[in-house]
Amino acid sequence: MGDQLSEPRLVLVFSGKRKSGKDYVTHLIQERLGPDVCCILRLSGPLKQQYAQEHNLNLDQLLGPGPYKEQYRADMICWGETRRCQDPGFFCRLATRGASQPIWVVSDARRLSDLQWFWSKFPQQTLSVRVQCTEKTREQRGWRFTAGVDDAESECGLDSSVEFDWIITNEADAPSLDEQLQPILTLAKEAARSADL
Ligand SMILES: Nc1ncnc2c1ncn2[C@@H]1O[C@H](COP(=O)(O)OP(=O)(O)OP(=O)(O)O)[C@@H](O)[C@H]1O
Ligand SMILES: C[C@@](O)(CCOP(=O)(O)O)CC(=O)O
Repeated sequence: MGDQLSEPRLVLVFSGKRKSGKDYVTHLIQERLGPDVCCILRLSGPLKQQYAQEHNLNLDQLLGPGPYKEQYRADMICWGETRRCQDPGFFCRLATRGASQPIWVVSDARRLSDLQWFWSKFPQQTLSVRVQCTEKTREQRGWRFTAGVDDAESECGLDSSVEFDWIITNEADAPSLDEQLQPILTLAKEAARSADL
């Protein structure tokens, strides 16, 4: 019963490289739509929760944007992959459990299997969004290339296999995020209205 899903009206599945701004952009969407209408679901949430518990780590820091989580990233990836190999939908099911808002924003798809899970469960509602920016901008936000992480599936699994429904360029010299997000916000507001009918 715990895995039972309530049907969302729209599922926006975000992906992007480290420090591209997935959390920043998805928070902006939630701010524009409001938390009653829109929830942010992080596939890495249940992963980090379990990993922090088993390794006696600070969960808030693992969930935050700072450098703490980077010390553990390579090991967390391996740890999560063991689970995903047995059951590719494992973290998707946990992350969506109990979500009741009409609009779901999944902030961190990393593998084709993540997207395939949402496409198969919510074929009418799921749309994919890529957040991108230059390596220079990512570096300014704290990114440094790490072998075994930045060249692995966790970062590259969606590089070329998907035609995204939208691509958001999160750069200072790109059109403003509000402007770029406008079609997504319009669709989300329509979907939320239809949930009220
Ligand atoms: N448009 C922006 N304006 C100002 N700061 C930004 C912008 N986009 C991202 N940032 C900042 O850059 C940092 C990285 O962004 P964020 O955490 O959203 O990236 P991410 O893609 O979720 O990274 P990770 O995969 O490492 O979790 C954060 O400190 C965030 O506040
Ligand atoms: C371990 C992992 O979930 C960390 C994700 O952290 P973040 O979304 O970059 O904060 C990445 C992965 O699942 O491959």
